[in-house]
Amino acid sequence: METGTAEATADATYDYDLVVIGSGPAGQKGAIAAAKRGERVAIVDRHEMVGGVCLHTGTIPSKTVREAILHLSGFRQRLHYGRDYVVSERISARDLAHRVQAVVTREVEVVRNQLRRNGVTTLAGTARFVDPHTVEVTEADGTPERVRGARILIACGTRAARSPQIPLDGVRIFDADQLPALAELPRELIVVGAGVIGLEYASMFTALDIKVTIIDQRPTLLDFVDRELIEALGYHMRRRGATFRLGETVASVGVDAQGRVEAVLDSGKKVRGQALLYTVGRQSNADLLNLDAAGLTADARGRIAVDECYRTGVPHIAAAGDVIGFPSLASSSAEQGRLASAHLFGAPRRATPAELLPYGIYTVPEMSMVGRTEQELTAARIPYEVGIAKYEELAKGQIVGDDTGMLKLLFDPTSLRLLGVHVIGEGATELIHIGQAVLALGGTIEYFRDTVFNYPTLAEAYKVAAHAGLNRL
Ligand SMILES: Cc1cc2nc3c(=O)[nH]c(=O)nc-3n(C[C@H](O)[C@H](O)[C@H](O)COP(=O)(O)OP(=O)(O)OC[C@H]3O[C@@H](n4cnc5c(N)ncnc54)[C@H](O)[C@@H]3O)c2cc1C
Ligand SMILES: NC(=O)c1ccc[n+]([C@@H]2O[C@H](COP(=O)([O-])OP(=O)(O)OC[C@H]3O[C@@H](n4cnc5c(N)ncnc54)[C@H](O)[C@@H]3O)[C@@H](O)[C@H]2O)c1
Repeated sequence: METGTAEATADATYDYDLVVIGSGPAGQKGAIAAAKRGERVAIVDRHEMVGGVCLHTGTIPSKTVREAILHLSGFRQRLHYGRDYVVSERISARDLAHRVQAVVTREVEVVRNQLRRNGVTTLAGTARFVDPHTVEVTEADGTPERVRGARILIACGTRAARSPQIPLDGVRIFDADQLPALAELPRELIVVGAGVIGLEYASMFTALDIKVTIIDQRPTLLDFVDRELIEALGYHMRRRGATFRLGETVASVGVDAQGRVEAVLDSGKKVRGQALLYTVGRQSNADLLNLDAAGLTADARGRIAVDECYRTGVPHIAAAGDVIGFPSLASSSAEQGRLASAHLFGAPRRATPAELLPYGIYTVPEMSMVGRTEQELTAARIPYEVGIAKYEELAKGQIVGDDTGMLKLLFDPTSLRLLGVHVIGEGATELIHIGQAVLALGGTIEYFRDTVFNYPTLAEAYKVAAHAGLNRL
C-alpha cells in the first residue's frame, strides 16, 4: 500500500495526490485536510452541486425552510399571543424559496472560497472510474477529461430513493430533493415514509396549519429515539392536525379523476390529498461510478464497505459520508472525510466513538440525544436512574415561548455517571452538546448540580434535571 506524501508526489504519472469524488461535507473536508498537508488535491462535482446534497437539497434547505416557517408563522410566539397568532397572513412557497436561495447562495460562496483558499482544484462534471487510479470527468456539455490520482476519496453521497410505482412530477407528487423548489404550498399533504426526513417536513408543515397525513410501514416512529420524546412529538403533531397511519405500506400512488393525489395502501385503503411527499430513504450514487473498473463493489443498497480507517478493499481508495451508510449525517460525514483523508496519507487520527455521536432531529419541536436510551439500557440490563427538567419550570422557557420542552438525564444510580441525555423543545440541538461533553469526559451528574449556569437560560435545565434525579435516589 502506498502511504506517505513523498511517494505520491514523486510519482509524476499522477495529476493529483488526491482526487475526491463529491463535494458534500465528506468530500470537502477530506479535500481540505489533504490540501492543508501540502498535497495536490482535486475535487469533482457537477458545477451546480458544489456543497453536495447537504447544501442544495438536504440539510441546509430543510433547516432554512424550518426556520422560515417558524418565523413567518409566528409559531414561537403563540404561547404569548394565542394559538391563532401569525406574523404573515399568507405564507407562500416563494417566501420559503427566497430564504433558502439566500442561504444556499451564501453557503456555496463559503464552500468555493474555502476550496480556493486551500488550493483545491475544482473539476466540474461527473466522475467515473476508468481504472483504480484514473477517473473520467464528464462535463455538462459531454466533454470528458481524465485525471489520475495517487489516492482517491469516494464521497458521492446519495439521492432520494425513487420507485416506478410513484410517478413523481415535482408539483403534486414530489420527493425531498424536489421539495425546496416547490412553486406552491399544498393545503393538505400526504407524507409517505416517517423517517427523519418525512417527520421533519411533516411537522414543519403542521406548523403552517397544513393538514398532514403520515404513512409508514413500521408500527412505531424512529425506534432509535427515546420513547417519551416520540410520544411528545406525536402529541404535538396530532394537536396541530396531523394524522398517523402506522403499520401501513404504500403500494402505489396516482392522481384521481378530480385531480387529487391518491395513495393506495397494501391493506386496500386509499388516502387522498392535494399533494404527496415521498420520503422512503436514500439511494447511493455509487452505481454511477463504474466501480468494477476500480476493483470495487457495493452492497445491495449501494453502500461501499470500509474498514475503521475508511479504506475500501483497494488500499489507495477510501470512502466516507453517506455512501458508506450509518449514521448518514452531515456532521459525521464531514468528520469521516477528514479522518479518511488523514488515514490515506498515513497520519491517522482517532475517531469519535459511535456512542458519543449526537443526533439532532429538526422536527417541530426539535429533538436531540446523545448516549444511551432507556430502552437500550433496559435491554442491556444496565441499572439507571432518571432526572427530568420540564421547560415550564424554567424562566427561559416562558421567555422564549416554549413551556412543553423537556430535558432528561439518564445516569448510573451508584456511580452517578451520566449515561444519556435526551431533549425535546426549543434549542434541543444546541443544548445537547453540554451533555455530550460531560459524557465524553466520563463525568457524573454532580457536575450539573455543582455548576453555576447563566440565568435565565435553557441550559439551566441540566441543573434542574440533576437535582430531580439525585432526589430520586
Ligand atoms: C432532506 C434532508 C435533510 C437532512 N438534514 C440533516 C440534518 O439536519 N443534519 C444532518 O447532520 N444531516 C442531515 N441530512 C443528511 C446529510 O445531508 C447527509 O448526511 C450529507 O449531505 C452527506 O454528505 P456526503 O458528503 O456523504 O454527500 P452529499 O452531501 O450527499 O454530496 C455528495 C455529492 O457527490 C456528488 N456526486 C455524486 N456522484 C458523483 C460523481 N459520479 N461524480 C462527481 N460528483 C458526484 C453529488 O453531486 C453531491 O454533490 C439531511 C439529508 C436530507 C436529504
Ligand atoms: N436531522 C437529521 O439528522 C436528518 C434529517 C434528515 C435526514 N437525515 C438523514 O437522511 C437519511 C434518510 O432519511 P429518510 O427519512 O428518507 O429515510 P429512512 O430510511 O430513515 O426512513 C424511511 C421510512 O420510510 C418507510 N417506508 C419505506 N417504504 C415505505 C412504503 N412503501 N410505505 C410506507 N412507508 C415506507 C420506512 O419504514 C422508514 O420508516 C436518514 O438516514 C438520516 O440519517 C438526517
